[in-house]
Amino acid sequence: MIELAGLTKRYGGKTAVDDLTFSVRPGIVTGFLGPNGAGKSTTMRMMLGLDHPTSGEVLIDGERYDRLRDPLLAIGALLEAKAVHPGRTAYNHLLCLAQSNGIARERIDVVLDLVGLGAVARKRPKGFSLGMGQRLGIASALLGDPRILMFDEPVNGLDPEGIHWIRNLMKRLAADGRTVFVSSHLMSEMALTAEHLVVIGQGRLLADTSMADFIRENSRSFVRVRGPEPERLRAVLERTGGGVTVTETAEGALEVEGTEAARIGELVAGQGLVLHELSPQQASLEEAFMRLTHGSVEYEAHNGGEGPGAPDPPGAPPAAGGWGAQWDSRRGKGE
Ligand SMILES: Nc1ncnc2c1ncn2[C@@H]1O[C@H](COP(=O)(O)OP(=O)(O)OP(=O)(O)O)[C@@H](O)[C@H]1O
Repeated sequence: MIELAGLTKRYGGKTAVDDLTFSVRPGIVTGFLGPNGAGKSTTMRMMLGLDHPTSGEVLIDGERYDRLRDPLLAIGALLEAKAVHPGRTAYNHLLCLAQSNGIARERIDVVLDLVGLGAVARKRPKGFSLGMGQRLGIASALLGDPRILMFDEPVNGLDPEGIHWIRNLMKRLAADGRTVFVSSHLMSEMALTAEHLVVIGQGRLLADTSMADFIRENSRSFVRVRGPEPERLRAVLERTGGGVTVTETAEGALEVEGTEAARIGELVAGQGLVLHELSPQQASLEEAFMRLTHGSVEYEAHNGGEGPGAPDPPGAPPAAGGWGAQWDSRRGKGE
């Protein structure tokens, strides 16, 4: 379990993280979302003791990070691909980590096999593909067999096979009872992986809810109806009243809000009308996310100089940050 209480970080006059209070529970994958510059990286850095809060605190299974006796045994993190010494083999990279953190040597082969790098254990990571580098980063995170795992943009730049593998790995880790916290700009991927969501904007908590509720609460759901007699169809639907609204699309279909598909089917059948389509529509996570972050007055109001307040398109790479290097130096392996 990760617990944040009133977590705040200011850089001079800029509040990057603003009074965040939420918990990341074990047993499920929790997604961490926010537009560029929302404060996700800063929050994750503070969770790992790489940055000090201005106020508030983060507890890792009840302890502050700097009070953990063996941090890698409590929490593992994938922060940036290839944050490894270029001259060491994959095996030796993990060996250094294991030795400096009191982790049994036997774990190295276990994690290398787990991430599918057993065959290249004696190779230097500088020749690794992005996907292999990512797998080595995950092997490092898993080395101490921690109960808490944190992944920042884990699928960035990976091919579909790699994405599929990481998605299933995160789900397996959660099913195993671990706490899994993951940030990603890829909404479609997040929708497939996370069960719970924490969304921030301008450093503030915007949502802490299940994936299903988040989409339901931040999107418009309606039933798409089409038939050969649109005028009669529309008249029948509008007569029902009770808050039902009908909107015609440019293609001549009707979008009906305020009632269920089954009820529409019954009404229409009662009038002897033919239907060519009757399909409930639910917005995607991406649409719900755009709606919530666009609708955030805080976000718009504090977005001076960076355009009209629209978050970068989903799929945009994260801004380059220097925190892979900080993580590395924390582990005593400066680049
Ligand atoms: N060391 C720093 N000094 C000054 N400002 C900083 C520093 N680190 C982050 N910030 C600012 O704090 C805000 C939050 O940045 P952060 O990198 O945490 O956002 P993010 O949500 O991770 O963004 P992205 O999705 O682009 O990675 C930004 O406005 C950023 O410019």
